[in-house]
Amino acid sequence: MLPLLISEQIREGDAYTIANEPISSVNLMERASRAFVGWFVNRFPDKNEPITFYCGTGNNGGDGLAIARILCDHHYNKLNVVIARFSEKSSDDFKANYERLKQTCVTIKELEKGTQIPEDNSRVIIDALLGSGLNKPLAGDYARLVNFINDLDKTVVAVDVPTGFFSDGEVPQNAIAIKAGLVITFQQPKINFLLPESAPYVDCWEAVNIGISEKFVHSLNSPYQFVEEKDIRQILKPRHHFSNKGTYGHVLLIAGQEKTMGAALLSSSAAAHAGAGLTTACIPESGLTALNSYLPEVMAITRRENTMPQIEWDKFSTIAVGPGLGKDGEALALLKTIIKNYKKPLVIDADALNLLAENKELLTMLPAGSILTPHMKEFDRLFGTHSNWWQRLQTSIVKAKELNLCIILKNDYTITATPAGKAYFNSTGNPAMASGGMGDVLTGIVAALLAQKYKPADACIMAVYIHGKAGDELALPNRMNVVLPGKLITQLPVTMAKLKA
Ligand SMILES: NC(=O)C1=CN([C@@H]2O[C@H](COP(=O)(O)OP(=O)(O)OC[C@H]3O[C@@H](n4cnc5c(N)ncnc54)[C@H](OP(=O)(O)O)[C@@H]3O)[C@@H](O)[C@H]2O)[C@H](O)CC1
Ligand SMILES: [K+]
Repeated sequence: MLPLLISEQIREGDAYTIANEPISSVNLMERASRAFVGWFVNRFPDKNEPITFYCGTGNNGGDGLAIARILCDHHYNKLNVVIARFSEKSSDDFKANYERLKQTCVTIKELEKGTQIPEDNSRVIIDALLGSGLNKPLAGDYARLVNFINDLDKTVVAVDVPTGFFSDGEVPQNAIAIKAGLVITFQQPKINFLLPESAPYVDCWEAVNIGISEKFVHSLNSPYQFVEEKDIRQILKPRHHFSNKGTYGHVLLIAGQEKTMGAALLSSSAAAHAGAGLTTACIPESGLTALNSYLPEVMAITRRENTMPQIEWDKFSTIAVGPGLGKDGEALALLKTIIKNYKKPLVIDADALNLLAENKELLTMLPAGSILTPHMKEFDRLFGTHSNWWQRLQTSIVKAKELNLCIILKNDYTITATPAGKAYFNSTGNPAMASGGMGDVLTGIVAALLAQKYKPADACIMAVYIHGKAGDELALPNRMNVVLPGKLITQLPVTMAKLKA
């Protein structure tokens, strides 16, 4: 896992690396700037393209000056630097890089407080005004310059963080900040890049390694973690010779109503494709023909009106409840019966989450290690309204701990909060997956992995990753606009096999 740090810890990581590698601070800046350039030259190979750098006088600005010099060494020949002298202070590494840049043929302009901003005819803009040192919203000259740059409507590449955008903590609504087409960020994505508030400011980001001490970063034991493919490869177990369907557990999905049988079919199919040894669906009687024809692999327990279905609780390794279940009195009675009789972790999704939201006392009665899979609206119904995602992130951590549950908060970079107080950000998935029924598929995968004896937190992290990865494998190479849930399900065995290879 890649630990994600808040800005204060990023500064500590810098200081530790400088003192213990050891490396001088200006050489760390040089390393960061070279890492930036390494990525930049691949994306912007045209050396005749006019590029303007807007640099502040702190270390973000120092990076900007170093990057301009290094690009000049690479024979980029239309480089202009504008230094925003809005503060009396300038950092030592800014000063050192200013002296170095003066030795090159890069044009340097100084922009004083309150003066007119010069015309800009560049094609590409590098934003190195402010980075992770931002400590208040932009105002005055900074705000004026940032609005000017945004109005130019050019391709903007931000160094480390778009100027004015807070790397962590609550992002003020309608904040004035650079709208970057690309952010080349140092060492780790900043936590707020992974939350929806970043959408207007960060079109895409790339994290480049600048050699901050990994030992130190891990010692901070950050609650925020970024899940990468290597982490999933480590957890995923191979299927062995001489194993049989009993080895891989029995999933029971309690889902569907007459008009929402699709949800039951999708979640059951996903469970079977994600490797559950046996899958049973508890569905309304009217859905039996659909189940038998669509999924001959899946067994059925049928539900009749006003009758509680007969369930042999001990037979099932895990139970998932909710997709298409409805929220009527019968659904509530069924949910209560499940909670009363079943003592292993449950997976709770969709309508079952809304029933929990309306009957909050049930939340504290769920078996330890149970998994909730809310999207934003379901999350707020359960835990109260939130005005931003940073708050939601904090609540997910607090509630997962307090209730001894895992919470999968669905979004781009879906967050899994665990009872151990961690929040894992997923790194797979794409907008082609934004389609009805995708959540039902995820529920089926989570249940299948629980049945295969993965610990609840691992089952969540893996399921979310595999779900997104299957979507990426379908959508990205084929440039698909939409990936339908049924298609994604058939990709699951392929994706899982690749991850085990
Ligand atoms: N490990 C790394 O990631 C490395 C990062 N590097 C680069 O360093 C910056 C962070 O540099 P820093 O000097 O700490 O901060 P900034 O350049 O972002 O800001 C400079 C000063 O600006 C002031 N400030 C903050 N907010 C505002 C504002 N809204 N308006 C005006 N001025 C503001 C603040 O100073 P004060 O004294 O006024 O509080 C900032 O200190 C990081 O982003 C990377 O680009 C290193 O190069 C290598 C390692
Ligand atoms: K910046």
